[in-house]
Amino acid sequence: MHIANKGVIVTGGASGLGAACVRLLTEAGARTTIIDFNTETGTALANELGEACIFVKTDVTKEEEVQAALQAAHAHSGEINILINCAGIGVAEKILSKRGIHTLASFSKVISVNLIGTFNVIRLASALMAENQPEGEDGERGVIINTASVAAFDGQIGQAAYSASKGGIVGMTLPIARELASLGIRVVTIAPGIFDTPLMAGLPEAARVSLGQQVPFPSRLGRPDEYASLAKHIIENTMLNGETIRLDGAIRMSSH
Ligand SMILES: NC(=O)c1ccc[n+]([C@@H]2O[C@H](COP(=O)([O-])OP(=O)(O)OC[C@H]3O[C@@H](n4cnc5c(N)ncnc54)[C@H](O)[C@@H]3O)[C@@H](O)[C@H]2O)c1
Ligand SMILES: C[C@@H](O)[C@H]1CC[C@H]2[C@@H]3CC[C@H]4CC(=O)CC[C@]4(C)[C@H]3CC[C@]12C
Repeated sequence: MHIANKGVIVTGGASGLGAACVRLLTEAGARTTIIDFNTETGTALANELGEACIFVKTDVTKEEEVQAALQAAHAHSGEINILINCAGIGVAEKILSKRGIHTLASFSKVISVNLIGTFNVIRLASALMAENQPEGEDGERGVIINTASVAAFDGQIGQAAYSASKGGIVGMTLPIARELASLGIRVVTIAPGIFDTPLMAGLPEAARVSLGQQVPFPSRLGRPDEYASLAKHIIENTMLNGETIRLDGAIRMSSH
């Protein structure tokens, strides 16, 4: 799919990997909508990028808020052609530790935001994509990109909830791609390794350096623009569909 003049929605687009996608795709001529619940960073980025980019304060777990955000995006760009799901949270909690037993509330929260939130936006955005005129020789109507994690495959100690949420995203990629294929809507998931974003800001610098050194090549944290570059390629390469792509420098996470 060509990007210029397309309607792009990026959840979690106010920070990190999502913000890099908003920047790259707005610069490529798309009309972008940032869906995020951080008003300060979302508004700042939209203002920086100008008229082609808007921000809508939205919690992806809330059906009504997502519906309203999609309507605003549709009004802004005329069509919804591309969705990138980056909204997500990370948690670290052991099943049994000195702090006690892993709470059900914290497990449910991670699943709610990362997995259910992703599904919520997919189901509502794909309904709008289905209304698009088919494009080009393939008759494409839309592209959906989700964000899992290598933790879906190499989950570490303390990541039961996080890995389950990301494994669920990986698991639903193919069935949704199969369902939407007849409409010309593709679904691809990116499983990032370790990327230098505010999500990692809570880690001490020594831990960040150590994590980067665990990456076989290049031995460093990934850059958000490298994630955005893959997302742009997925949009432009119609043969990519129904797959999860690891973007990780060949890291295989250790147990902890
Ligand atoms: N940074 C990494 O190393 C890494 C690795 C693998 C996967 N990921 C995944 O990539 C995605 C983006 O992570 P990031 O590193 O850019 O983090 P980030 O914290 O910089 O950005 C996440 C954004 O999502 C937003 N968000 C969180 N919950 C939301 C909700 N309920 N509704 C709307 N917005 C919400 C936050 O406000 C934030 O702006 C996440 O799903 C994360 O799990 C990150
Ligand atoms: C592969 C990625 O999904 C994981 C690699 C690094 C992890 C983060 C490390 C810091 C953690 C801090 C915390 O207590 C909450 C979870 C983390 C943010 C954790 C989330 C998963 C990644 C990004």
